[in-house]
Amino acid sequence: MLYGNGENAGSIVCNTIDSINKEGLFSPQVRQAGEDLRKVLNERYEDRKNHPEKYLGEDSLFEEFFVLSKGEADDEMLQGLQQFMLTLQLAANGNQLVTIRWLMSHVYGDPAILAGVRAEVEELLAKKACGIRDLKLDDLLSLNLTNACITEAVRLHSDIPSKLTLRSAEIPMEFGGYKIPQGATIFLYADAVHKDEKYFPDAAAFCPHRYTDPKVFNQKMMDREFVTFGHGRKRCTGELHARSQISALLASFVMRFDMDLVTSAEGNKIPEDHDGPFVFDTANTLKLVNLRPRAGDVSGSKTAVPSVATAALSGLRQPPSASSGSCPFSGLFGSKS
Ligand code: HEM
Repeated sequence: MLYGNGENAGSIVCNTIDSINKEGLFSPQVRQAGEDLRKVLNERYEDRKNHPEKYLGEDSLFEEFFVLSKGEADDEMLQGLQQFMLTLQLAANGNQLVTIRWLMSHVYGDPAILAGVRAEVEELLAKKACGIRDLKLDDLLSLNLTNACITEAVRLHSDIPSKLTLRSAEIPMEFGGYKIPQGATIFLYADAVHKDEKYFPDAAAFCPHRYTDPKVFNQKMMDREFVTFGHGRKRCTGELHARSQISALLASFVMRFDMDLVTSAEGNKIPEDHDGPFVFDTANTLKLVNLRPRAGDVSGSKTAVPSVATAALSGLRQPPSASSGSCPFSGLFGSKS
């Protein structure tokens, strides 16, 4: 595994490129989905040309494209649209669904983290005197622990940002003593920093407290110690969308339900992520079973904060000890996963 100083990064990158060369970047299913999408988009474009009245005033990305291209898009432009739509689908589904599965497993797999998230949501709902559905974007983003859990799930497990971010050098460059010729493909291997012990002590541990202080979160992001949603010009345009949806989903579940985590690993541990070529199905080794109403939740929403939750939340308000070199909350948060 890569946990260390990134010394394996070179071989991982080479393995990934080998695998892409042999298998192609995408699985046959993704390629088929791309082809299907292309067919549908082309048919819809033709239909817009033949029956513009059907779409008049439609507030959609497709209509915007149709108007901008004046109904005269050539094959290359249509291919661009198809690729953009496919990227959007992959970004939204590939990243978001995988993140949700890991996130829910980590949260439900650790009673102290679950208690902390519950306490945080309960505190916010009590403060706003409202239900989850009434929460606004800013409210959801103010759930520090919940959002830290999202960041941590992406840092440890996401496929696209961590394992496959490519760029093409538009001009010849020099970086760190290496000459990069124009046109070279550059692999930005985010896992090399995301799994580096220097920046993430006990890097394999799911430790959301790393980011619960917004100042620390922002500094680490500015220093590019994590690039979970990318950085700069190509940064994820869907981050706030993703964070608000995922926070609302997690908040709704933790307030209402208990579940049990079942994994395929010994001791029912959450398996460490894999290095190298991306495989979309690693999250499939995790299952949440025995969905049932939350214990002690009579009303289904507002309950007294359980004592373990209070402890977890007050622990979160204390600055993590920087000295130990390992997750300072590992005791409070229970078993590491
Ligand atoms: C947990 C969920 C998500 C994660 C971890 C994530 C991560 C990322 C990352 C790291 C990038 C930058 C890739 C690069 O530098 O090449 C990116 C780009 C992008 N993301 Fe997300 N994303 C998520 C959800 C979403 C959602 C829900 C949407 C849309 C609704 C979305 C739309 C996009 C788009 C359109 C880009 C390309 C931006 C560009 O090329 O300028 N993402 N995402």
